[in-house]
Order: sequence, then C-alpha cells, then structure tokens
Amino acid sequence: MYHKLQYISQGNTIEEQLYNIHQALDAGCDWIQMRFKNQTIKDTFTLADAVKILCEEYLANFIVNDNLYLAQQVAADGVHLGLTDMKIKEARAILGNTKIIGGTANTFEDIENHAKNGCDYIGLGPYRFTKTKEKLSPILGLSGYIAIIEKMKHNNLKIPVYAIGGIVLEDIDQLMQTGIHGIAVSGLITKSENQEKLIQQLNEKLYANVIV
Ligand SMILES: Cc1ncc(COP(=O)(O)OP(=O)(O)O)c(N)n1
Ligand SMILES: Cc1ncsc1CCOP(=O)(O)O
Ligand SMILES: [Mg+2]
Repeated sequence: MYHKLQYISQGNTIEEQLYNIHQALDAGCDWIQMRFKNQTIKDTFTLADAVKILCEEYLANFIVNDNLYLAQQVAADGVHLGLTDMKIKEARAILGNTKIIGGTANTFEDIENHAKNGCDYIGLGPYRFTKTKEKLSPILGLSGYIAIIEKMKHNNLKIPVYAIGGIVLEDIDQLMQTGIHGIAVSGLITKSENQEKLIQQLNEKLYANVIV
C-alpha cells in the first residue's frame, strides 16, 4: 500500500529545499516529492542528487516533479507528471513497470485516462486556493471530491487518489470519508512550527481506519 502522506518540497534555493526536506524527513515524512520550479538544470540535478541520498538514509520514497529524465538519472523511485507535462503513456513506456508514476487530475476523465495509460496514483486537485502553485485548475472543494470519487466507484475505477491544494489538518476527516487514499501537502508541513506533532496528527487521521 502506498503511504498516505506525501510532502511536496518548497524552497527557492538548493539550501532552502534541502533544509525543508531534511526537516520533513526528521519529523517523520516518508514520501518526498522534490518540486523545484524554474531553476537551472545544474542546480536541479545537484539538489536531486542530495535528496536521493537523504531519502535513502531515511528510507523514504523519492519522487521527482515534472522531469522524467532527472528521475531516471538519479534513480528516484518515480516521477509526478501534470496535465501539461510528459504524457503518462510515454513516461510508462520509457520507465517500464518498476518505477512509480503519478499524474495530476482535475476531473473524472483525467483519472480515467491516467489509469488507462499506466499511472500508479493520482494527485487530484486543487481542493482549495493555494499560493504554492500558480495557474491553478478549477477548485474542486469537498463537493468536487465527493462527485469524482462516487463516479470512480460507480465505474469500478480503482487507483489511489491523493487530495492536494491548500489542505490543512481539519480537512482530513471529511476528505478521507470521500474515499480518497491520502493527501499531498506542501505549505502545511513547510510552515509548521511543530512538524513532528503535525505529522503525527496527520497520520493518526489518515490511518484511522486502516486495519493492520
Ligand atoms: C501529488 C501531486 N499532485 C498534483 C501535483 C501538481 O502537478 P502539476 O499539475 O504538474 O503542477 P506542478 O507541481 O508541476 O506545478 C503534484 N505536483 N503532486
Ligand atoms: C502542486 C500543487 N498542485 C495543485 S495544488 C498544489 C500545491 C500544493 O501545495 P499546498 O499544500 O501548499 O497548497
Ligand atoms: Mg508539473
């Protein structure tokens, strides 16, 4: 089973990114997506090499945002691709079946296409407005998740769905009741003053109904 909490990294420099990722790992995150936008190839590779080592040390999953070739180069666990990034089908053909491929969705049809093309998990959002990402797709709100997940159930479409976009602790109970698998968060963890407590609280809610 995939972990239920994904941390999406933040930071405008290699140092900021590494600090934030290190903090998240120390606090108990075991799934890191490295998201480092509008940077030079050299800096992006330098960061990815360092994140790979950190994630290995902490036994965390390491997913690279946007760039499949970078994910391949640093032997990451996988790549996350958005609706305007490389197509999931092409990525699957290049990566084979051993790597994780995540895809962004804003509609039921996006999820259907991704699943058909070999995607492993879906980042469905945005849940609400967030400053973390520019050019947001239409906001789904709770009602959007309820409608999309119900349609998935009706069509027997099974793929882990992560809610994303401005999510806070208080959203989780309602979101999990829709039938999503987990959440992907960036600002919430990066800006928290007590990350360890927060991650414990998040995981308690996310895993509340999991029977081990
Ligand atoms: C888990 C997860 N879901 C969605 C996204 C957004 O991806 P994308 O739409 O490509 O936007 P950018 O993150 O590239 O700005 C994500 N990164 N992770
Ligand atoms: C990458 C991304 N895609 C949709 S919303 C979002 C940002 C998530 O970050 P935050 O949890 O800070 O809103
Ligand atoms: Mg992208």
